[in-house]
Amino acid sequence: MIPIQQHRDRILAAATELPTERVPLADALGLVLAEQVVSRFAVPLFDNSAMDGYAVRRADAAEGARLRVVADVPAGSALDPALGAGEAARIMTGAPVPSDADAIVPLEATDLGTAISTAPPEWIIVTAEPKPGAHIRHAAEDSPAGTVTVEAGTKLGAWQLSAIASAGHDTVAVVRRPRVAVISTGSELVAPSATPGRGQIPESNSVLLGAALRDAGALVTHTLTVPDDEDELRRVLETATADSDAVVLSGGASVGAFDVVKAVLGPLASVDFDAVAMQPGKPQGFGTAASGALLFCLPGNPVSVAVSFEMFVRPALRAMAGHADIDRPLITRTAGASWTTPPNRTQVLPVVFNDQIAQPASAGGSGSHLVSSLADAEGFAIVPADIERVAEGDAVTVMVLS
Ligand SMILES: Nc1nc2c(c(=O)[nH]1)N[C@H]1C(S)=C(S)[C@@H](COP(=O)(O)OP(=O)(O)OC[C@H]3O[C@@H](n4cnc5c(N)ncnc54)[C@H](O)[C@@H]3O)O[C@H]1N2
Ligand code: MOO
Repeated sequence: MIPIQQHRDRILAAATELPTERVPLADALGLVLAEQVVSRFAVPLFDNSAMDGYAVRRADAAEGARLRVVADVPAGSALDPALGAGEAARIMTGAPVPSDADAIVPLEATDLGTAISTAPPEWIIVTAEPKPGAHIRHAAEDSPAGTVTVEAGTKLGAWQLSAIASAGHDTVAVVRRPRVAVISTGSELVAPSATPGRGQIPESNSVLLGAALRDAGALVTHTLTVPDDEDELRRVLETATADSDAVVLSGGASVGAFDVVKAVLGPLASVDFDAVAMQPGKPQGFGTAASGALLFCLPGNPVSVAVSFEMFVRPALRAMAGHADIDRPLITRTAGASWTTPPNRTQVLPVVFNDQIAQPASAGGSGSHLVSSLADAEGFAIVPADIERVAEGDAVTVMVLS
């Protein structure tokens, strides 16, 4: 058996960052920015009103002053009306402040209040004198043109994307989203909606992997299920590797008579199969196809797939997508129950936890077939290989999965 770290190091050495591409902002969520974004514009772009009200010459706008309304400036208007002594322009939030005005009197600070009509009134009386510059949002007060809006290497979320749009860009250069194919192997697998005959089970690994891949920011290129037939697997692999950066296979990785993945890929010099010292998820294969696509060969048991994905596949895909943080957060909790662990293998156990304790998600404990326990799990307890039993009250490390 090889340690988890050895298998992970081998994978991460091969998981090199993907090339960059330019994409519309709508397609960039979650991707890593590949170049500095510099704003084309000042933010705000021009002096504009922060309130619905009246643009005034402050010297004329003492409390009780009666001002003649000579213009109307809605948002989006290019008007710059001249304001003479005792004159005001009605103005809406976001509209450009007339060059002659130096303060905004909000609707509430006039005799007419907020009872607004389509046409501006002829006269208003100021009921509260504005301070100098009141309610004017000045050009460039957030950032001048030419400012770095978002640094290269940043993961793009909703806030970064909106800042980039405000800076005048509708596309961004990003590290390409990994393209990943999923292949489930096993002659026992039928569609979840089918009525399984004797020996058959619903196929669930591709559902788990497809969702986990999308959640990790990957694009799923193919979702294929093949029986335990070597020729068919070879054909499917050709399709899957042709246009993918990685292929994640499940099942057939062990020593059984019909373990097709090992039979087809095992002989290749570019793929290694090993027993990794973890439970579940012991039989693992990893390597590269002739196309350069990474090949992850995971054991078929559903909990093994979930664990293998988190320990090996997800970190690799995050590295390929240019993320600096490739791992899930780890926290420490107190064991809320006692449980046994396998000898000489790191245990990765689905758990539920709160702010104090963690305990197994399944009453059945640690079995790689306990797929229903995954529905409740909030994390994986990671128990080192040299610990034989976790006693209630022990400190445990938990990988947080949400
Ligand atoms: N003689 C030995 N037998 C086994 C060993 C061993 O060391 N010696 N290791 C065991 C361990 S540990 C694991 S894990 C499994 C891994 O086996 P495979 O990777 O070959 O997986 P399969 O046999 O194909 O499937 C295992 C299990 O999972 C079910 N399965 C498979 N695919 C799916 C799917 N897409 N959806 C739902 N369920 C799936 C499958 O029906 C089996 O029950 O080997 C042990 N054996
Ligand atoms: O490694 Mo297997 O995944 O223990 O069940």
